Amino acid sequence: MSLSLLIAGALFIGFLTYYIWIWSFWIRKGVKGPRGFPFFGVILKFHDYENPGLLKLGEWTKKYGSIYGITEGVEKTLVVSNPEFVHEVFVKQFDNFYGRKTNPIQGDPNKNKRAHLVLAQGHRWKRLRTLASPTFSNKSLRKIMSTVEETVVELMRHLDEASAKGKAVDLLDYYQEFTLDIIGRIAMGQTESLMFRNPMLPKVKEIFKKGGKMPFLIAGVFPIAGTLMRQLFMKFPKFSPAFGIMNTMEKALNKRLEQRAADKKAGIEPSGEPQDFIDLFLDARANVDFIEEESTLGFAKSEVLKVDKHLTFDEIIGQLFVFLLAGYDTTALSLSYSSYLLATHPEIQKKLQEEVDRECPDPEVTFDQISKLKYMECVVKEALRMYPLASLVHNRKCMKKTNVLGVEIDEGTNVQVDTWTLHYDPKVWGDDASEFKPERWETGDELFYAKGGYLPFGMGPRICIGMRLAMMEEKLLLTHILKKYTFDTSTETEIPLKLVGSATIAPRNVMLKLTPRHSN
Ligand code: HEM
Repeated sequence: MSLSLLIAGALFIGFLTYYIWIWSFWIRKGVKGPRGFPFFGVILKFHDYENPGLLKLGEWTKKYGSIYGITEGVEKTLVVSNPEFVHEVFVKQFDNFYGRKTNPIQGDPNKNKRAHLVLAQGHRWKRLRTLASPTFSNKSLRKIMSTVEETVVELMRHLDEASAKGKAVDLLDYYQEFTLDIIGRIAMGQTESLMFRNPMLPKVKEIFKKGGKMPFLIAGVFPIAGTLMRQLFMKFPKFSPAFGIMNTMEKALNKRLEQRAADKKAGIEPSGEPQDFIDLFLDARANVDFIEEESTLGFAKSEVLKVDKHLTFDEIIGQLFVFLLAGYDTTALSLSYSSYLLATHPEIQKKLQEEVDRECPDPEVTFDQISKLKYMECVVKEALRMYPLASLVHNRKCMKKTNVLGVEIDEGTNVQVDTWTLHYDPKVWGDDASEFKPERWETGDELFYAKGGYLPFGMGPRICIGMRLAMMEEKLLLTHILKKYTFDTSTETEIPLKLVGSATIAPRNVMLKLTPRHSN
């Protein structure tokens, strides 16, 4: 036998052993759970668009209990649906769980120059979060409100046209146009509405649809292939919708820099007020292209006392990209679920319309008025309990070996919450957990739910940064719609909704009729 054959044989055996070692991780630990197949574990289940894997977790929870182990390609994950456990990981032991589960195609969180808030960890995350937080403060939201209002008016024009035909429309389509338009205007320097003619929409949709997940699947099983694909997509962004969008962001950023340079040359003073997120981030621009030392520092609370307030050029691109993705799909889905639940619960819709009529009697709706819509807040919260659409990101990576409520967790292991089970757990919510009951939020028991039992926006220091913006968009749009129309089901409405998806859980469609209200 030649030497090269021997080497090839040894490499092959090493390769097999590595994958079987990972796949058998939980078997060796004596932790039960579905095993799937060597190499893959159960990863294929998470890429079945028609039968979302995140819902599959619930079936496994019924079989294996509130803590069990799975492998997904080379990742080892503990799936949990016990509220105390979730609270311990997301809040109390944040210092041990400050990273998220990542995929090699996203690059190394410590080395990727375009690391964004969702991907970054440790010091880099802290810096990015500190810089981005003021953007979502109440003061900033008040400023953004007029742009959101303009976008609402534009969407209402389209909805009026659609409702005049008297037919059911797929509201999901309308809400996606709406949320993309808002994020384009407040974050990317888009100066006018691009509703129903936005060239970005097909690209963004593709990321959340079936095709967009294939590179993630391959990279999840073979990390080296992920790194290679990443390099390829960076060179040829047109082959990947995500990298294509990043390329668009880079162009927008360069355009703004050119405009700033031209203004300076012409002696035009900057207005002082950032026009959008691009301006805001450029004002905090670092004079280096990578802040190297962060990746090697520890992340205990005591070590993060001083946070640098700068962003590199590539990091700005990363942030714009993630705001676009995180802000568009989630908010449109949340609006869709709320509308569907209102249409199928007319008595709740009537109560909400009464609140809207009482608190917002004028054609124009103000920031202070929407803050008073308490019942609407209950409706949206309850819809998000029943449809925790972003549960894929309800995970943390263990960064330092630790013990959580008696369970030993090794560094590198992920903890994924089975949120769909948790949000319907009768022990947390009572025997009426499967009912749409916004009133449950009126009782002041929220603190109890907050202790690990309710996490549509996540929990702890990494809770969704755009939560209040999303709430504002939703409340403003629903107010305008409900002042004028009533959501009604039609023969085309899928009841119950058929749920699909992989990155987020989406209804296949939300076909509803908008019936004009007689009182208006
Ligand atoms: C209803 C709408 C939304 C839902 C349900 C949602 C849900 C989530 C969830 C579950 C997380 C993970 C939190 C965790 O790990 O604890 C998250 C993180 C994040 N969201 Fe949202 N989100 C929404 C809207 C938005 C909007 C409008 C934006 C921005 C424009 C946004 C930007 C982000 C970012 C940047 C993160 C990462 C935060 C970090 O790691 O520090 N989200 N979101």
